[in-house]
Amino acid sequence: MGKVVSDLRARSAWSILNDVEVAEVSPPSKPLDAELVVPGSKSITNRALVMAAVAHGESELSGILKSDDSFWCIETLKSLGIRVNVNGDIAKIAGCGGSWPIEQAEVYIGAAGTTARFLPGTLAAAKKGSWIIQASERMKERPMRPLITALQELGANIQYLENDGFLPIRVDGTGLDGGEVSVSGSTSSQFISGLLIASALARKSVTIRIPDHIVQHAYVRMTIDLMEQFGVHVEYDNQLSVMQVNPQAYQARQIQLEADASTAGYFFALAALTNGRVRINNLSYQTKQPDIQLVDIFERMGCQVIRGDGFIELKGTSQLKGGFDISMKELSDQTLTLAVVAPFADGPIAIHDVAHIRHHECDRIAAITQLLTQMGIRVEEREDGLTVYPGQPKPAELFAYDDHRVAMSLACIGAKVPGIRILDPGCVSKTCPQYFEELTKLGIHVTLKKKR
Ligand SMILES: O=C(O)C1=C[C@@H](OP(=O)(O)O)[C@@H](O)[C@H](O)C1
Ligand SMILES: C=C(OP(=O)(O)O)C(=O)O
Repeated sequence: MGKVVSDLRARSAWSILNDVEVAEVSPPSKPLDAELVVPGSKSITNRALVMAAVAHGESELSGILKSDDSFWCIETLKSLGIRVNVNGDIAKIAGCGGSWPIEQAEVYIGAAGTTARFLPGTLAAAKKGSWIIQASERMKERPMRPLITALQELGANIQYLENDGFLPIRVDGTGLDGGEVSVSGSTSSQFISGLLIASALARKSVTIRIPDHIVQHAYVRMTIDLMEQFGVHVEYDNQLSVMQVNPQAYQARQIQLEADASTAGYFFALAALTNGRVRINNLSYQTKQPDIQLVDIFERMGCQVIRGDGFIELKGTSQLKGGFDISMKELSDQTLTLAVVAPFADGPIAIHDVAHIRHHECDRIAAITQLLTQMGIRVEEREDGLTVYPGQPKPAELFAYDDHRVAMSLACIGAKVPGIRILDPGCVSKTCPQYFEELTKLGIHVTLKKKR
């Protein structure tokens, strides 16, 4: 992995800790015993924003996530002429029906993989306009080619402006013809979601074939679900190996968005680690978000889980059980959460099938291997994952790699080990700007030291 420098331009007006150099996290005085609500789902927020933007009529989305990813998505839509009004966590979006009001613009999407993969097809599908999509330094290194090639095969007019296969790109709105495309799902499920969203806007029916496997199927199902909510029907087989979308219009809707199961994962980890209790009062086990399955893993490790009606509660245990191999392919955003809990288990935990997370906000396999090793934990890194051995992490000063999930995971170790110092903790704002405030409310000791 090349040297990572935090890209502060990608932080937004909804980011709050950018003047903080280091967050020191230390264990609570007593085990956690808390009930809380978590903010809206990033994945659902950005899907709903994009679909509402191309819909006919005014949509109202309640419970949106307010973080960098959604901020830049909203700013992008505004730069394209979409009226978006945000009041608290409610967003009203005046949809353009697929004809973007501002026909020439350069937009900046920040570091969001969702916007990067969901927007280009909706622009290419427009009958006129020419737009440039700019992104954060890291997003410019994350793969785009499978999506762009598939869109080009459907008739899209898209050019790479710097490096082939990567953002920034220019998209000319000349419409999508439709037809049949094959796209790999092995690097990112977001390519398929982006294709699906755009397919409804094509002139003719689109058939999408997946020749290999999809990492994180659930996100494609989530896309299909939300398209259905906006009135667009998708045909698909059980394995999601063939999907078909006929030309259809998105219709404005009023939607209550779900809370973010990925964010909830850190709070479950905190309960698991401190032998405490955490109840999330605005999430249900029935969600389609795959990261909810982290509670199943913690249950297997000896925690108790209550899957309630509209809530989920997790109680820790005095000794977490390890000694297993696990595929995290379908909930890979929680790889880091499991990796930071693993040292406290009674046997090694081998995580498999997550090679694709090397293309996320940082090379997450390399990053967590480096960080756990720095804390004195034995880790074996493999191309598709890592094995973490039991051990007592040593206090350390740790760089979060400008990755919200690295920072949030490292803080979980701080709930067990005094003096975990996280450099540039502000990166949590990609999905959870209030994360450290929430930790304080739970009784975890957090000291923020400002930059000089
Ligand atoms: O579609 C989505 O909302 C997401 C899909 C997943 O990405 P990949 O399929 O690229 O791994 C996931 O990791 C990301 O946090 C959100
Ligand atoms: C991979 C992630 O984000 P993105 O939506 O940018 O792909 C993530 O949130 O862990």
